[in-house]
Amino acid sequence: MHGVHEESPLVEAKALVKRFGDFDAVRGIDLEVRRGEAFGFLGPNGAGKSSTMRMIASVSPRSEGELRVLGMDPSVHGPHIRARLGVVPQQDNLDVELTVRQNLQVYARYFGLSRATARAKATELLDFAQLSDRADAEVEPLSGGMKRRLTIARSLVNDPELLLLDEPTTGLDPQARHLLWDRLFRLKAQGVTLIITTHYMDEAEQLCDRLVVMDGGRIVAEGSPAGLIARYCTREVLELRFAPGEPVPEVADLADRVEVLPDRILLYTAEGEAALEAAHGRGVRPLSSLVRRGTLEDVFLHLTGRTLVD
Ligand SMILES: Nc1ncnc2c1ncn2[C@@H]1O[C@H](COP(=O)(O)OP(=O)(O)OP(=O)(O)O)[C@@H](O)[C@H]1O
Repeated sequence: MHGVHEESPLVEAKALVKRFGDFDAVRGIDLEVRRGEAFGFLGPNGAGKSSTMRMIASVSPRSEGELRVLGMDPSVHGPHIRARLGVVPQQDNLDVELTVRQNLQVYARYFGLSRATARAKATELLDFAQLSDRADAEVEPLSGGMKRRLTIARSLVNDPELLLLDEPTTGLDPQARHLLWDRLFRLKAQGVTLIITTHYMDEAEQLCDRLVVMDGGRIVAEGSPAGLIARYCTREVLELRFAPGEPVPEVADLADRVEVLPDRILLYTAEGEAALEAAHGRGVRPLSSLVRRGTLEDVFLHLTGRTLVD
């Protein structure tokens, strides 16, 4: 029968390809998502994250390779899989004709819940989304963060064991993002497996137990946020900012590795302060300087030579 063992991965892909015409958006990726984890796809626009998510969501057929979701083949058991998933698309697609509560209730009815059960479910999800006091409000005037929380609440009407979130916090202000992350932590604590695409390295670091870094349709690295940073980055990073167009000073010998960006130089070193003193000692005068720890942004830069967000 279709179904999953406790230990078998919730999602398993081998040499998975998505092709549009003669363009390969996803170029043969392997991955496993385990039950209960928060798994991330980190990469810039066009990396192939959404294309992969849509195949996992069983709404877009794979072009080549193997894919199993909840132990089933989406090309055979698409409806079964979709019934057990929650999907939060990149763009909110709430019904603006309906109130907040109705958006949940009507959706619950689509999933076959009785009128009374749908009403109880909506009440529970309003509480989860911290929108109980807005239950009878129109959707349109809600803030971006509230709309996102409502979209997430709506994706939960069928009690999915796997929730797919495509760039859940793009466009939200920091406070709204933190509120939303908090809701996602709560879902994870309840045992829901999360798959998240993002081009925000801090989101990936905060939320994901494991992630793959994607670029140009390929997976270029895989691991935990801390593991990836330890593998591809030094303990500290010294950032020296310069006016664009200013000649690059000679600092390459002061660090293990140096990246030159249009407005700054990044020195990868175990001892940022020492490198800064040495730079000052030889007359380097940046507009400003900063010693910080390594991040997934540094990992991405190291792997691809580019920044995640331009
Ligand atoms: N339906 C389609 N037809 C043709 N090309 C497509 C289609 N969907 C996506 N692509 C292309 O495939 C590549 C990967 O797109 P995808 O949306 O998967 O990337 P992404 O990493 O999710 O980025 P984004 O954050 O922009 O969604 C892009 O170059 C995109 O233009």
